[in-house]
Amino acid sequence: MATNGSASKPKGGKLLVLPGDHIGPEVVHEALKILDIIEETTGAKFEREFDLCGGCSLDKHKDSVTEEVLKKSEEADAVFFGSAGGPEWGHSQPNPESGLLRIRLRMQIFANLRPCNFASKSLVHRSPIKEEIIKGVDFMLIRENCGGAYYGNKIEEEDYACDPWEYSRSEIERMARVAGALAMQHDPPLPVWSADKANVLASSRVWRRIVHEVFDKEFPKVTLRDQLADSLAMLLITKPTAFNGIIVTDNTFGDILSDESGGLTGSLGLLPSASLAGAPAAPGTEPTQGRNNAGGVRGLYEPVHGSAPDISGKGLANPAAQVLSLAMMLRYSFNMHHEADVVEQAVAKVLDSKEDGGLEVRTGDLGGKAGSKEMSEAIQGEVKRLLKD
Ligand SMILES: NC(=O)c1ccc[n+]([C@@H]2O[C@H](COP(=O)([O-])OP(=O)(O)OC[C@H]3O[C@@H](n4cnc5c(N)ncnc54)[C@H](O)[C@@H]3O)[C@@H](O)[C@H]2O)c1
Ligand SMILES: CC(C)[C@H](C(=O)O)[C@@H](O)C(=O)O
Ligand SMILES: [Mg+2]
Repeated sequence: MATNGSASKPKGGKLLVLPGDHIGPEVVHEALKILDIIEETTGAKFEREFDLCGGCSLDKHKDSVTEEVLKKSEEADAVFFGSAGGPEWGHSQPNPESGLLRIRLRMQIFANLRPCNFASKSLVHRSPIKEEIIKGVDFMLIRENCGGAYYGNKIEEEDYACDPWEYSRSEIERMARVAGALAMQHDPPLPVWSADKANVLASSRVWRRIVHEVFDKEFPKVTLRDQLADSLAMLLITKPTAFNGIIVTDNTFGDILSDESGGLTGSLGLLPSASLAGAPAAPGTEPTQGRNNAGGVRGLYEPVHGSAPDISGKGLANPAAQVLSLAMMLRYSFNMHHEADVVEQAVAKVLDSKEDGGLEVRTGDLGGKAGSKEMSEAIQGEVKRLLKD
């Protein structure tokens, strides 16, 4: 049986599954079939508990997440999340999305890793950006996930509202350390861009100063550059490959820039994310912060996209972002690097199947005619084949 680094300890661990609303349960259901295959093939065992967060929790418990679920999130090795929200619940508080924000805070999963690259070579043609500009784009956006304008003591009155945009030294230092540690996992180290609005926001000026302090002291070999977040939004469209490396930024800018990444690749249906309680450990090493009982980092894994109410219930959702989030979970929370690579290769293989002389199996967001189940089955087939090799 494969191991987590020690000969006697089997792989796997404790998983809390929160499918959420609309397409959330649809794509989570498909992604978990891949976990079944991994269990069958490798002997890993994932204890899965299902619960509610989002609109579904509001309907049953009149709250977007219960204290019991928050506790389970803290105790799990990883949380596998679908998506929360939908027009039927509106925005009066607590709205469905507040459940996710509360889980992120309670789990202290402060570093939200949102990679932007092409899951397959053939998708480059589908980007709205010209091929010669977008080809080869490959960056990891790290969004601060537990602070800034999304949290703090909000004031919401009939004619006045305030979202304090605050950052403290410790919140900034831990983000800089995740960016630095990830950069150092490459040889030569990846370049890092820190995106802020230091020309306007006080919180950005503190952010910029402290990020530099950490890099100067702890990561002197990493090239760190500052980039104003507004011009970064423009440059990601005109010169996206100039940012190949790591972009570290705060909660608000990271939220917006990561949806922009979905635009670069042509569909939000392809972008996964990992929200972690510490820097991911390099293969064969242990995490120094946020370690779970499985020897990886405690984390929550979810697609960048939302609940897509416009297509829910029709079997049309692209399952790839959820499946690729599963791959990130295997890698970061369970040290299953090989299996994570296999899942990513399987998605690429399916997306490229037409170019490789096979049938096209792509969902509508990618210009294809396949449903979620069909695309998921094709990915499952590839995972089985690759795990046998
Ligand atoms: N992590 C989360 O739970 C999360 C993230 C973002 C938005 N939301 C919530 O989701 C709801 C809908 O938000 P929105 O419409 O702004 O964004 P969205 O990401 O749900 O949808 C934007 C567009 O992308 C399409 N799309 C998204 N995922 C897709 C997939 N897997 N396959 C094919 N097409 C896909 C949708 O059909 C829609 O046209 C809102 O309530 C929002 O707050 C939740
Ligand atoms: C649904 C919402 C709370 C969430 C966020 O703003 O973080 C979403 O937009 C995301 O990008 O994960
Ligand atoms: Mg978002």
